[in-house]
Amino acid sequence: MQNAFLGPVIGTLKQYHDMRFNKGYDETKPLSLICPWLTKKPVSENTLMSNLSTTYKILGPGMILLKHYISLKDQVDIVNICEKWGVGPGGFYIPRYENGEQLRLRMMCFGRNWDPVTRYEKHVRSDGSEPPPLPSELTSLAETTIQDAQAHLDELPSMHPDICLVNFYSPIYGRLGLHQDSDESSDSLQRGSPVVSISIGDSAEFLYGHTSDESKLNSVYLQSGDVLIFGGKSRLIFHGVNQVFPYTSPLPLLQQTALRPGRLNLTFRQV
Ligand SMILES: O=C(O)CCC(=O)C(=O)O
Ligand SMILES: [Fe+2]
Repeated sequence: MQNAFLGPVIGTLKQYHDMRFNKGYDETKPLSLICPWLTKKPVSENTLMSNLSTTYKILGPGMILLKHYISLKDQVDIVNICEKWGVGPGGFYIPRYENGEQLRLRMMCFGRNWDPVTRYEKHVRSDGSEPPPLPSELTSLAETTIQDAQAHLDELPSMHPDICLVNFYSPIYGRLGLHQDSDESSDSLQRGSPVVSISIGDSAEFLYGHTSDESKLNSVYLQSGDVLIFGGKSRLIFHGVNQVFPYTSPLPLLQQTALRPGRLNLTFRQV
């Protein structure tokens, strides 16, 4: 089943990522999203504007997948915003669960602080840093996305995000176990205020369902530029990232950003 999703391993992408082996591997900013061994290449405006056509699929009540929704230009801007804030105070770190085990991703928050142990309780992280403000470009993008989704799914409630969680998964190792996003206020959860999830970079297999029984879950393939929204009756679905597929990022995105191998995911919520 898992291999059904494995896209073709495109030689150019592999070559692009494997360049580090020729250049030497100096990791001075290990949590940066950018490959220190790559230089950005200009990509023509035409390429950045030539988007795949957007389609949508309703996955359940209050749950919709907008395929190829985020333009390449916006994907580039998002990578640059996350990199700008991600390498400073309040930027990317590897969070731990209560039992001390590390999550298999790096994370940062915009707007408010959330972590797997203190949830939304602490505004300041244990390293003393505070999350950077939620950039208005990101807020507008999330709100517009919901409006567009509401045109197909009228039971989808509105949402004005006050937090954006950013995860970065390395290919092969990166994953996120099955969970519910249930730390937001009871008011937000009861309203079914949607979670808006944007995927950028490598593709992933996302599992979801109304049960924690892994054998009964559905799975969907999330690609760079896809947006998954779950609100209304699907707000409390169990979900997780089963695997990230290497060499599946769009090449112009890599050339324009020097994004390292892996998958960036942004989830917007209203606490
Ligand atoms: O990476 C994803 O697609 C999901 C992220 C997620 O579920 C979360 O951050 O709560
Ligand atoms: Fe989640």
